[in-house]
Amino acid sequence: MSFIEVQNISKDFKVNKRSAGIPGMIANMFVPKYEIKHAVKDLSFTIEKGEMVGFIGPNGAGKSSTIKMLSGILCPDSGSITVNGFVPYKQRKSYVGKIGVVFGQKSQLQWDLPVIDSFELLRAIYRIPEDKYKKNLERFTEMLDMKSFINQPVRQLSLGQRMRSDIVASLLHSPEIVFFDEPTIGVDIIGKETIRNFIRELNEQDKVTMIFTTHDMQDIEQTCKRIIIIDKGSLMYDGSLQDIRSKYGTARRLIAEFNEEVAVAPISDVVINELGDRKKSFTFDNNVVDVNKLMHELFGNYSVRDITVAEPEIESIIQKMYNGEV
Ligand SMILES: Nc1ncnc2c1ncn2[C@@H]1O[C@H](COP(=O)(O)OP(=O)(O)OP(=O)(O)O)[C@@H](O)[C@H]1O
Repeated sequence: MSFIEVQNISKDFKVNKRSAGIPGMIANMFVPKYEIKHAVKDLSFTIEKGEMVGFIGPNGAGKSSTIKMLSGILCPDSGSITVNGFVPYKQRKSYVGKIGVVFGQKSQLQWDLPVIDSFELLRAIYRIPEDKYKKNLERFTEMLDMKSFINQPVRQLSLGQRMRSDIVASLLHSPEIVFFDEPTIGVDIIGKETIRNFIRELNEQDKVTMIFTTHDMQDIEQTCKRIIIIDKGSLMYDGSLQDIRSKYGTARRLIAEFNEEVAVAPISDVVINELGDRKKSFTFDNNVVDVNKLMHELFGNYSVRDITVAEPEIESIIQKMYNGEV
């Protein structure tokens, strides 16, 4: 049995469908009309202990609904979920101490209190033993460089500081599994790096199982080996990032730096772009152009100082998958 087992879960929402204008509003009061939104449809996957999985999909794909079912906030209409033997939506009380949840759009901290007071409150709620609390607090605040603002009220923090505080809040009780729902949303590039490094280290060092939902592919590339993509509530892809690259990412970009200014003669099936006086990029389809031959041609005919081959951009591959182009 896997650590997380999700079997054929579905979740519908009944949404009030109001006609426009005042007559529509009045008609709706007497004869309300509803439509059914299929947020999650027959979704199945398994995750092993200690895995770090990116859970992605376009807006409205059903990611948050799935995370809510995994964390026990929502109950699936059909299908089943077990996490380390627990049924999240049935055993909420005993389950909640095993998990950590970070919703980037929603803070669990007390707005008017200093960050440390919210942490103390969580210590009491989760009944965290004093030594464990102190150890975790010390370690996580150090890793996330939080000493300078831990005594400030949450409302005075920047978004990045608030997000770091929320992450620590979700980890103080040493959960076995953590759900991150857009933990880097709106955070600047340095803040994102700090959060990604922290998440990666925690997964590697403590073997905490993690599910990471985000729209930022850099988050995924820097933290996850495996991704699950869903669209319209259904599974679209489940596998490694590397497999996606090699299966669908046939576009390659080679960047060459020359020792002098050169005019490179056209090469068939290769798009050449200037990147400066002595730097050019060569874009081609990996299935059409042999990269070794191309390098041979460049080294043989020009004075090349340096060459790098860029990996296919995961972002553009995922975009194509969303658009149904691959
Ligand atoms: N409480 C709700 N009531 C009605 N409809 C809902 C509710 N929650 C989600 N939905 C609908 O279910 C679908 C899936 O929503 P969900 O929030 O799970 O998607 P998501 O993949 O997390 O999207 P995003 O990336 O935009 O956050 C959407 O069509 C959404 O409008």
